[in-house]
Amino acid sequence: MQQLFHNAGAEKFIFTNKSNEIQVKSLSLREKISAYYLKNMKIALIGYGKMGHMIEQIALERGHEIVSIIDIDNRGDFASEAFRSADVAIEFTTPQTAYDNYLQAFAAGVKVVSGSTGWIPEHGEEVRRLCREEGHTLFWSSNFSLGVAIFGAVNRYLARIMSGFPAYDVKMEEVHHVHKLDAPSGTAITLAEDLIHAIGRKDKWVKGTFTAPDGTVSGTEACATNELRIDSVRRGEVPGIHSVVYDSEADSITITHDAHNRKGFALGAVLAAEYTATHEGLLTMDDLFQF
Ligand SMILES: NC(=O)C1=CN([C@@H]2O[C@H](COP(=O)(O)OP(=O)(O)OC[C@H]3O[C@@H](n4cnc5c(N)ncnc54)[C@H](OP(=O)(O)O)[C@@H]3O)[C@@H](O)[C@H]2O)C=CC1
Ligand SMILES: O=C(O)C1=N[C@H](C(=O)O)C[C@H](O)C1
Repeated sequence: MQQLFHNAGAEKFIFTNKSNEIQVKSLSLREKISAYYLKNMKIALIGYGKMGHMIEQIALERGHEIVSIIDIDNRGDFASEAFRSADVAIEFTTPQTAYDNYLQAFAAGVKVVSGSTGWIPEHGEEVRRLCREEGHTLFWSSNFSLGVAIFGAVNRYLARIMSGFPAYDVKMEEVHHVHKLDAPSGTAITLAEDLIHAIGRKDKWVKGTFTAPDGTVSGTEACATNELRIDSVRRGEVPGIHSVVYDSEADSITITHDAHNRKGFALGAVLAAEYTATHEGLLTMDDLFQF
């Protein structure tokens, strides 16, 4: 359960929560981000693919130093002096490799920020235990972008309203590039869990249809009334589109977040690293942005 990572009561900045309404404090987002800007941090990268490269660029622009880059070919470097000197390691690899990377970084005494998706069903409980009982630090989010943090708040707010209108059924769709290994996306699962929490008539999410890069559709549109269906589409180089659709006989209401590129994910991950350098335990986007 990704809800497992929600962390109530942590220190907040940027947004505040009053009477379930979204409120932005008077200080501008730029000023608040600057307030958390730690200069000259030593960052290790674990995974040097699409996200690893984008994070490197943004970390350097923000004045940090990349002290170690671990990819699939040099995993022995977890024991190196350079890796151990990192204030934080930023991990973006695969659903299969993320957990082992956390263990290796923890063993080296390095805090981790990770955006890898798809590993929680198998290892979520143990990772929570390692952070809560053994003093390790992991900041994890299925999506590091500010836009998705805002979208998540709108999703929760809309779900509370729609809870009172059973004439509307609800389903979700996520669209991603053809290289993506997991479906549904981690972001879709987080949005679905939030929605289920707020709306009485749905109690679990299920995989719906899967549209492959060649247009072949598998899976099913059929689901029980208590199930929230998530359809997945793999197409071209789409960075990530998430939609929540409420549909009645009379009309439909759709909310969509459409990432134009990976910059928002990468900036959020570097901000999370700046935060993580001075904080401990299991950290989430709720620690950066609160609505
Ligand atoms: N939370 C968020 O905001 C976001 C999360 N993601 C998630 O991040 C993950 C990575 O995404 P992305 O960068 O696009 O994927 P890529 O496939 O582009 O990059 C993954 C990299 O990890 C490397 N790798 C594979 N196994 C290991 C290992 N055991 N140790 C170290 N490196 C390894 C791969 O090497 P090789 O290519 O040689 O196999 C590759 O270079 C995915 O799970 C994705 O869902 C993505 C975007 C945003
Ligand atoms: O694999 C990706 O690319 C992405 N993965 C994350 C997810 O699974 O939600 C975040 C973003 O949508 C891009």
